[in-house]
Amino acid sequence: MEPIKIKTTVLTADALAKAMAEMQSILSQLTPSEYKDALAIQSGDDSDRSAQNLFSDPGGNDSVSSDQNLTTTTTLACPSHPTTDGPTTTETKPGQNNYHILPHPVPVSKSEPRTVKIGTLNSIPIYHYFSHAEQFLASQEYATPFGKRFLLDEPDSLLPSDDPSDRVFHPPPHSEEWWPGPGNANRDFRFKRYFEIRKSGLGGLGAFATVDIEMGRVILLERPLLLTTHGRVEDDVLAMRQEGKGIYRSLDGGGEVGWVSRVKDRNCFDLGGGIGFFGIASRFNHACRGAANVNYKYDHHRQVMVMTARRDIEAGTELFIDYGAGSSACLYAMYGFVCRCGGGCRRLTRRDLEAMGAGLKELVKWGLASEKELAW
Ligand SMILES: C[S@@+](CC[C@H](N)C(=O)[O-])C[C@H]1O[C@@H](n2cnc3c(N)ncnc32)[C@H](O)[C@@H]1O
Repeated sequence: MEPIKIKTTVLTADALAKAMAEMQSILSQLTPSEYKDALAIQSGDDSDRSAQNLFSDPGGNDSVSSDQNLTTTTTLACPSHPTTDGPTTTETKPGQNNYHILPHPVPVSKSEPRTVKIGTLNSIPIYHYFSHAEQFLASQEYATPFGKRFLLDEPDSLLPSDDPSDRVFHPPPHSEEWWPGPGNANRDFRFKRYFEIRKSGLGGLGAFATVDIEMGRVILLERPLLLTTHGRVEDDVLAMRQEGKGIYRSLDGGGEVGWVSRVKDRNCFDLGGGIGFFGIASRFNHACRGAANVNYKYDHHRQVMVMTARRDIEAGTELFIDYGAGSSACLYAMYGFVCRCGGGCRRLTRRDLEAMGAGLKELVKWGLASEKELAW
């Protein structure tokens, strides 16, 4: 097979970015079964791969990368395998980009089971590479009485989906029976295979490994309780069904007033283009500067939060994610708490907090002023 030449004058960064964006948008519209169709020729052993092999590179090297890419990977131009159709190079003039998107992904060859052709840009084929993570997710997705779920060994949001047809099969379970949280900590939820939610030394609850977990292991797949935007959150929470609202509210430690925004401030995940709330993922505390031992990534296509072990973790260890604020001052400014993770961040001082407008009550709360001062 002749190597394929790509004219760099044609594939400007802009053209490439535009093509990628368009292809990603097409891919995001594929249903899971279309994904599965595209993978139909995959050789059987891949489907049995364990979670620690998810994040391999396109060359089949199963090392786990630190940024654990769960999204689709689109490759422009030809990898080193034959294609089944058409010319692969063309003379085109810059500025005259011609996209052609195939109605369905076409598997490239049996020897490259994870690569499909999804279209062309100026007659140059554009390929999509399915990572192990995608294959794993596709193979774990099942239609259940609770809607499309991930119900093998992996934990899942225990809520029924908002699809009205689900309720034909099952009345929604009562939240207190089904949900981990204060007052229900001893129930043996499925996620106890890897972790449990219990009291943390940081105050409130946290997630703790119940077994030794190896790096790369998927420890949580969870559908969101609610997907919304900053502007709509109040209306959307109030419009939730009773049990969903109960779980949302259980994320708050406070009183009758202001719980919608308190939960939002403490627990919302920025999913890019919107925010999401999760009953289990929201119980993970934060650690700074690489001290986090769990990675998280939202898979937009399947609408599922995926958490993976960032390193080998011993049973009993608290599981931490990095909330991504960058510093303890930003954490305070964004989420309103003083970080005590012990992961190398600078502990905020009274002066820091005063500079950020904290009142005496707030200083007392963080142990930076005494009750006696407050009495004055
Ligand atoms: C998303 S919740 C995490 C679960 C929470 N601990 C609970 O009981 O539900 C975020 C809240 O947990 C607490 N938290 C998380 N990480 C922390 C840290 N590193 N230091 C101190 N408090 C932390 C803060 O109160 C923060 O507002």
